[in-house]
Amino acid sequence: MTDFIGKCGGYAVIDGGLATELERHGANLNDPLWSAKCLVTSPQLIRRVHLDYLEAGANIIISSSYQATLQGFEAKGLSRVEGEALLRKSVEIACEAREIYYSRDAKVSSAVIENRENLKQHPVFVGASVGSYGAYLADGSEYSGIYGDAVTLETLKDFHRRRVQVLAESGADLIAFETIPNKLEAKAYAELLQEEDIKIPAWFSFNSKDGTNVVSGDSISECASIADSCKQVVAVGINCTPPRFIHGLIQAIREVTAKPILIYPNSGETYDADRKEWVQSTGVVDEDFVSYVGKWYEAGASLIGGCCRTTPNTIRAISKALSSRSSSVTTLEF
Ligand code: MET
Ligand SMILES: [Zn+2]
Repeated sequence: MTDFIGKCGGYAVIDGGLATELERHGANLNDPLWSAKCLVTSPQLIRRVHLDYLEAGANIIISSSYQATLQGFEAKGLSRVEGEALLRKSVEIACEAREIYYSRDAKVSSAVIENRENLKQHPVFVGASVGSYGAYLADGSEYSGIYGDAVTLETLKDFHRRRVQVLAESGADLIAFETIPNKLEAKAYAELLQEEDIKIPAWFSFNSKDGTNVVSGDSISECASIADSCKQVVAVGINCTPPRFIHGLIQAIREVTAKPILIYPNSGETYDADRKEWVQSTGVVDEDFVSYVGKWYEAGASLIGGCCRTTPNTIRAISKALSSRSSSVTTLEF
């Protein structure tokens, strides 16, 4: 990951919200599979949204498998084989978007050499998303992190095992464990990566609703330490959390790990899990979001993007803010 970040110019831009962007384009995601529903109903729309994020400056695009689980597909009457094929498809769609992006780039540039340079400046990784067990429950419990005593470390490992194996062999560059709500699930992922000898790297991304702990109340330091001790984990951070909480969380994570820190906050709006909708007017507009970016970078985050309700415009603004920042730093150094 450090190498990739270096190739990107010292920081890498992560994409923005996928599910909420699919909705903005008219997809109805009111379904236990959420964005993964589009794997069946509108794969072209997923590809288009990935492409929009690449055009906006993203170096890392995250697949539509957040809520795609074999158990969820089975509940819809799909077989194990069909479910595994859909998991792979989520990564294939993202890889296709990357191909299209590169070929468009190649067309714009007539000189081959110049084009090679462009590609070097815009490396792209595809992350295979793994949402938490709470996301599969589709009852908002990835925002409470409370699974109850019946859910043990083994339950979580068994729940995630096959999906992680399939995604690890799907052609993705890394596994993006997203919106991890508690310590138990982080531990389950770390043990799975080791037990299954997963060959591609992973990142662990937690969510918080108070800026001190992850949503379950477990301390961010303990959660980030689990990520730090797992050798396959190449970056650790926070997603789907209001921007105002991010700075303190970066500082807490920095104290327990030297691994790259990733952050992709949501727009700051609140999600009403009962009504299954976002409460507008509680969030920050793109300009405000971007005013935070330099501070997050200075605090130690080197992978920065957006989560729910952020759009390609947010990512364009982040990308611009970071590039003007690094060019002004370069000027100062000269
Ligand atoms: C609830 S967080 C969702 C993360 C996922 N990568 C998405 O943007 O759809
Ligand atoms: Zn989100």
